[in-house]
Amino acid sequence: MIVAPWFLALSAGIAMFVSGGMMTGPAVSDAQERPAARLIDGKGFAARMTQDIATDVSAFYDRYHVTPGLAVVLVGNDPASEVYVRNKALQTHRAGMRSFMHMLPATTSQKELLGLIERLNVDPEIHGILVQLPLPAGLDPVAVTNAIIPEKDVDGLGVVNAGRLALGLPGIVPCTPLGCLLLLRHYVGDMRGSDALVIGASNLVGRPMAELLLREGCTVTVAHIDTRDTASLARQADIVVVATGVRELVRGDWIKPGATVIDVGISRVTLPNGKTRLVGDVNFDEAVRRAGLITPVPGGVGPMTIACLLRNTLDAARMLVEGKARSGENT
Ligand SMILES: Nc1nc(=O)c2c([nH]1)NC[C@@H]1CN(c3ccc(C(=O)N[C@@H](CCC(=O)O)C(=O)O)cc3)C=[N+]21
Repeated sequence: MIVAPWFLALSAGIAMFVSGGMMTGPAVSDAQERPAARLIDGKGFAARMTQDIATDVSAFYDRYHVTPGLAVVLVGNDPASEVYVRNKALQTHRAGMRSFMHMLPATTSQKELLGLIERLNVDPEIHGILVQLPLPAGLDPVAVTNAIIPEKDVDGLGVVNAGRLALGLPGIVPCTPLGCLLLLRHYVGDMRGSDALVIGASNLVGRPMAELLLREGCTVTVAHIDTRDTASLARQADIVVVATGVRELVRGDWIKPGATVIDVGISRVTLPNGKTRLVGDVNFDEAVRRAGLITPVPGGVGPMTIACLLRNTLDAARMLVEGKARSGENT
């Protein structure tokens, strides 16, 4: 009984190795093709989430006369980051929240940046603080991230919230892994006992994603830069979450037929005709023929990241304001 699935996985692996050994072209043979996967509509899901958040923001205002405020800090002028930051501001307003942008020059010192965070920490109009990563060289992302008080750490990247996640305690969960989790819960449902592979072990995505999948009852493997054979780990996985920043790293023949593929990567590539296109960490055209469910890029995880940031900001405002109200009652 234990032998059968092993044997099947092994023989499938050999078949793929043989077909992949033809030197050129995609390693997916016709015999293994399936109907194209169902698309996971992150964009639509995020839009519905943002509507729900707007309703909750309005009810929160009616009760406390407070509008949740998010401060976004961008240091330097990376054009891609500027696009994301502007997108965040737009969605924040769409949800009825206030957005406070702080665009600082790349020459900003650590001391100046920490000074700004100190002011945002005590500003009663600010309930969430996000410092866009990566920071320019010379600024310490660990020191900066941990300067944000845990109550306003809506990215969930500081030691308190990361520790809470690792211990299975309630806290603020990083936006991108949270967005992936909500999509998986909606499209897959019960994940208990599933084999999940997370490719990428960053503090921003891979590690917190692994914690969340473990909480869902998955058997979790984390592949990273030193992993010897990520492809064969992927071929066993029911759920693959890819967050490496290496465009189109994951090929079609890495995907177990019917598996769920979540692509966190987003890179802009220039085509021969001079136009640009967004691609993920998964070769979509290949993987869509093998997977059961797959996120597109764009329109998959990206919009969910922003929706979860808004959710985290509203939750932070609730904790700050309701916590304050409670302590007021006690004095
Ligand atoms: N502290 C921190 N927290 C972050 O969450 C964070 C960060 N730093 N640094 C940069 C990355 C990148 N990121 C994205 C957010 C939304 C889209 C997004 O909305 N993407 C759209 C398309 C965007 C486009 O057209 O360029 C989509 O995928 O459909 C993408 C990427 C958050 N990040």
